[in-house]
Amino acid sequence: MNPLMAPEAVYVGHATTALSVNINKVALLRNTRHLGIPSVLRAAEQVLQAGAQGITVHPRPDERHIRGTDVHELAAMLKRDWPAVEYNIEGNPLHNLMEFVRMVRPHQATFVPDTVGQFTSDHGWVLPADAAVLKPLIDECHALGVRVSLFMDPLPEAMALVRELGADRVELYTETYASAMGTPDEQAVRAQFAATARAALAAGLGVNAGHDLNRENLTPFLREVPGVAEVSIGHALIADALEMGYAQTTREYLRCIHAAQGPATA
Ligand SMILES: CC(=O)[C@@H](O)[C@H](O)COP(=O)(O)O
Ligand SMILES: NCC(=O)COP(=O)(O)O
Repeated sequence: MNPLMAPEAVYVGHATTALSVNINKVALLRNTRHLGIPSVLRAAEQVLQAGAQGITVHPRPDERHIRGTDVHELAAMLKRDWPAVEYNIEGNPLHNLMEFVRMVRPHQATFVPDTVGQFTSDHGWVLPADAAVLKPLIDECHALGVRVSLFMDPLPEAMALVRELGADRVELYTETYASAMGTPDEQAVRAQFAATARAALAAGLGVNAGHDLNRENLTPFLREVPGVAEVSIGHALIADALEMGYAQTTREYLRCIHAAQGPATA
């Protein structure tokens, strides 16, 4: 069986939170010349060799960073050399995401309600308003053997609606948490994410998280927010890798994840 077609079956689960590295920003730098460097395939290989458990891409319709060719080349490389690694493709299923899902059949498709040309993702789906358009696309992903995660704001009351739609996971949009770090709101915002994760788990959903997570905010987030199966991290991780290299940076983020399981230090 094509391992990319069996979402939960071949995914090597981890007792701890899995790190999926988003390599958009490697492609962004590559696209400023016609030389093919830095290589997104080489970036993926190096973070995986250092212990990352997944690769995330968010191919935007304008191809400002990840291009369609990258999506397919990564799929071929992961299938050939890293069959147990999770491939997560993010995007708007009403724009270009479904064409990739149909051809590549990644382990996971993360539906994100971005507009075409959007600067970066900045909000989750609105339920029940978006339910009617999402339902057939979720069903199609399932028929293709692809797990579906919905990008959502931290709203506990929305989690049961996500489950009713048939999605498998939510990805909690963490920018509001990242920007609250170090402010008087930090604890309350983190508590809101924890309450949302508890509601998601109670509804039978898996919980992912991402956007602006970094080495400072990751450990306190995972310490307090229960049951996070996966974090997808790109911008800060690739920025760190410019200074420390892919391997050391990946190990640092894995250390932040593991630190969340140990006792808190002052
Ligand atoms: C859904 C999400 O939060 C990320 O995929 C983020 O939007 C990355 O996209 P950019 O790298 O284009 O900012
Ligand atoms: N799903 C979030 C993601 O893939 C990376 O977001 P960011 O770390 O680039 O903000």
